[in-house]
Amino acid sequence: MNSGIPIEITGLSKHFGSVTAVEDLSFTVQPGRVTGFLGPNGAGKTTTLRVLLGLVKASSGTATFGGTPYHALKRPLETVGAALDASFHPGRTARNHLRVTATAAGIAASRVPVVLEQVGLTEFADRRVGGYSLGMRQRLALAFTLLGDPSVFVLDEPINGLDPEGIKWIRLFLQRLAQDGRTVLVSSHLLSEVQQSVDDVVIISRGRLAKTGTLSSLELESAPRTIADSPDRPRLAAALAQAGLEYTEGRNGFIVAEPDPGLVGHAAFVGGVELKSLHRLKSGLEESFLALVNGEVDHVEIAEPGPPEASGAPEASAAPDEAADAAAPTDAAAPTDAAEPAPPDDRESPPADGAKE
Ligand SMILES: Nc1ncnc2c1ncn2[C@@H]1O[C@H](COP(=O)(O)OP(=O)(O)OP(=O)(O)O)[C@@H](O)[C@H]1O
Repeated sequence: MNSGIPIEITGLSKHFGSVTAVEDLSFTVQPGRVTGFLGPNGAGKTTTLRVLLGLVKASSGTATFGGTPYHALKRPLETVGAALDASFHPGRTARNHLRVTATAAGIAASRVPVVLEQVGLTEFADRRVGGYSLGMRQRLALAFTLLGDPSVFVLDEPINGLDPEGIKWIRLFLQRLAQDGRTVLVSSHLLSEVQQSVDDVVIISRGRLAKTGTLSSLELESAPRTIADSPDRPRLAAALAQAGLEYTEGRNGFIVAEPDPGLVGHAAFVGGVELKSLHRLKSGLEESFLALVNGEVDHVEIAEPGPPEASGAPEASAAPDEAADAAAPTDAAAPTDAAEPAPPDDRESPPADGAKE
C-alpha cells in the first residue's frame, strides 16, 4: 500500500469512428505529488481516464499503473481509487451506498465509517443522498475512492462546482494523499480551479499533449512575452536571432521572450522584415494555459527546473499546421461511439461504477 505506483500513459490514441479523441499521448504521473490533468472541454481528458480505468479500449498505446493495466490488477479497488461520472441513487444513504460497494469488492465493512469520517460525512451518513448538496456528493464520491485504501487516485473534475470552502477542503485532502506517497491525478478544464492544489501539470489540447512539467515551470513561462508574425517567417526568425531575442514558433507567429513589442518591432525593422502582427501576450498562469491549449504555443516539455522554452531556429512550419489539422472533434460525432464494445468484464468494476446503481 502507498508503495508509489506511477501512472504511465504511452503513445495512447483513441478514435471514436472518425473522431480522434486522443492522439499519441504520453506522460507519467509520479507518486507523492498531486498532478493536474488539464485541458479545455473536449480536449480528451475523460477519454484518457476511461481508457486508463479499462472502461474503453485504446485504439493504440498503453495506459498502466506501474506497468499493469487496470484489468490486470489483482485487487483493483485496493490499488486505484477512481471517481468518474459518479452518480448515486437518491433514495439510499451514503452509508448504504458504501456498504454495498465494499461488500461487492470484498472490502471489510469497517472501512465504511473510516472513509465517511475522512471525507467529513459522518453526521450525514444516514441521510438519503437525494438531499445532499453538490459538495456533499463530491465528498461521497471521494469516500468511494478511499474504500480500498489505494495507492493511486484518479479523479475527474472533483472540484467542479464547489464553493470556496469546498475547494479549500479538497485542496488539503489531495495534498494529504500525496504527502502519504500516493499518486493523485485530478482533471479539470480550468487551471485556476486547481492551481493551488497541484504540484505538476499535464496539459492537453485537441487530444494531444501540450505540456508536462511542474506548476512552477508553467509559472516561469507566464512572464510577459510578445507575439510577432510576418509573411516571411524565416526572415523574421533570422532577424530575431540577429537581435539576440529568444523565441518559439507557434501557430499565430513567434512567441518572443521579450515583454516590449517595440523592441521586437525594431528587430524586424533592422532585419528589413515586414510584420503582419505584433502584440504583447498578457502575463499570468491562466494566459499561459490558454495560449497552450488554444494552439498559440506548440508542444513544449519542460524538465524541472527547466528554463523558459525558447531560442534556436524555428521548427518546421508543418508542426503548427498539424496542430491545426487536429481540430477538436465535435460532440456531434458522438453517436459513432454508441457501438463502442463494452470493456472486458472479467474484472471488478472501477469504484466510480460501483457508485452507480
Ligand atoms: N463515446 C464517444 N463517442 C464519440 N466521440 C466521443 C466519445 N467520447 C468522447 N468523444 C469525443 O472525444 C473528444 C474528447 O472528449 P472527452 O470527453 O474525452 O474530453 P474532455 O477533455 O474530458 O472534455 P470535458 O471536460 O468536456 O469532459 C470530444 O470531441 C468528444 O466529443
